[in-house]
Amino acid sequence: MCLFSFKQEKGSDRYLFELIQLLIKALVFLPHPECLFMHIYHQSLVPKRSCAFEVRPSWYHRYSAAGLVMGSKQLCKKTQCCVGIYQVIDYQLKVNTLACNVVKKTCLEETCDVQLPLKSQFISCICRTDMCNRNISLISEPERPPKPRMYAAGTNFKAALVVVVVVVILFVSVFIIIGIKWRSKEKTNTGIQSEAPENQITDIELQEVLGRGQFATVYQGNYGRSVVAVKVYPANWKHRYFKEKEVYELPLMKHERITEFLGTGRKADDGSLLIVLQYAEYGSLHSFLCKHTSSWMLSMKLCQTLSEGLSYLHSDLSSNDMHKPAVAHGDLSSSNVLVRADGTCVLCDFESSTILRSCSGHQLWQDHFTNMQGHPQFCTLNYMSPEILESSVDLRSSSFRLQGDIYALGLILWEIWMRCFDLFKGGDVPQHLLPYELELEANVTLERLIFHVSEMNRRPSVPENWGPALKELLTDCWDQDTDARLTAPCVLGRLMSL
Ligand SMILES: Nc1ncnc2c1ncn2[C@@H]1O[C@H](COP(=O)(O)OP(=O)(O)OP(=O)(O)O)[C@@H](O)[C@H]1O
Repeated sequence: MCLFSFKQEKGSDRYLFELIQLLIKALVFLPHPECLFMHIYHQSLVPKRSCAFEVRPSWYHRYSAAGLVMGSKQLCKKTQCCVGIYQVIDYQLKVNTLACNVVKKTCLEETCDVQLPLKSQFISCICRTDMCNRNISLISEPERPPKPRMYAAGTNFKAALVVVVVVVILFVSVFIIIGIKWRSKEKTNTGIQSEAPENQITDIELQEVLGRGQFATVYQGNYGRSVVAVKVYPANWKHRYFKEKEVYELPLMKHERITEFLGTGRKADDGSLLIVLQYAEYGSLHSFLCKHTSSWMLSMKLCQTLSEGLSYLHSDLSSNDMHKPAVAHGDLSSSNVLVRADGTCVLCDFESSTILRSCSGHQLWQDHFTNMQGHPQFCTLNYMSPEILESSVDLRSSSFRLQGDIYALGLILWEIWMRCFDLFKGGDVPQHLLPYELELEANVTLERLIFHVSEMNRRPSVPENWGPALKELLTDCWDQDTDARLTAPCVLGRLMSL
């Protein structure tokens, strides 16, 4: 358990004093090194950050709330990071937004660097020195400067050197202890040996294809006397397979709103890797909505069971010496929700999920799993939340992942209600469309989504006659401000009260 919360110090030249504080805290936290790690990371040793400020009138309200605006400068309230968003127009970089970062509180890069070649029309950078967002440097990979460490600019050199040496030593020991702790936890809690050789399944019969994803193909199959779904990963996607298997094998993951995991194996002929799952009779929610309209009762059943599933996935629970950490889905969409014969939803496809370990008592999260060797992952384009589209969050950070799931949940609730004939009395129920498909047409691109969702703050349109309760619920799920979004249990509570 973490016992202390360290307050931000606002003085400018107190580094030696803070070093002594840090060492005392290190001693106090020695039994809980993961908490110490998080606190060191979050502790601010620098004065308030100044950032260049230039935003469009429609964005003034959002960004001005992040700090005191003084002409073209902003003194940040809560963050050490400046954000710069630039747009490439006729091969020129034009400023789109310069301000204090509204989402991230800490960041690593000192300067605003963007790597060539540019991959999209909008580029953004987050940096942590005064006015660093005013200039952007386009750099090619080999010239990229070494990553700055934790210490901020403007520091008394001697004190900084001592701090750096001590912090490095602390970090190394903390990492070693964390490594040892987590390894033993993994063994006792999950029993997972992620790269253990798989059993060869020979008595499984694969039949028709149920779905093809980016990495795997899902078949209907027979396993003994049961009809099952079998997710088949080619051997070269084994890291994806292990990722999904790890989530399914977490303690206490068996839940009626999560697709039941029946086992894993390896095909004898070509070595492909198999995950055997409970078969969902209606397939994905997306295909269900394409084929069926539904009554208010059935729509609510779909919405509630989906929210129950997400609420359970996000929960951090312990029971009988077992611990289920919170898990962020990371790719929630109507294709990754399945519908069972009784009209209930179950969650599936945990390849992009993140297992979150918390320091109890604090809202600090840390990725347990090295997510795809540290590469950021992207969820299905239409369901990407504005902060992920804007890259204004560190994709390796975990806290935003839960809020990203809630944004996607709001879009899926909208999809379900758009097929509810009781909500379109006296009119035709529209064809099923993905979120933003109507506004941006079928080929939604990243650039168009950034402009529509992030810049213009637009969301799928909600018919007037739906009434305020539905509209408010959707708005509170897909709010631009991540902190204003509901949690999954709150969404469930609101649905129950409708
Ligand atoms: N248990 C199941 N029962 C019935 N159909 C299923 C089941 N699991 C998956 N499917 C079907 O297969 C499709 C793809 O499944 P899944 O999303 O797990 O694969 P994927 O390769 O991870 O896809 P993605 O590209 O979304 O990552 C689903 O949208 C659904 O139509």
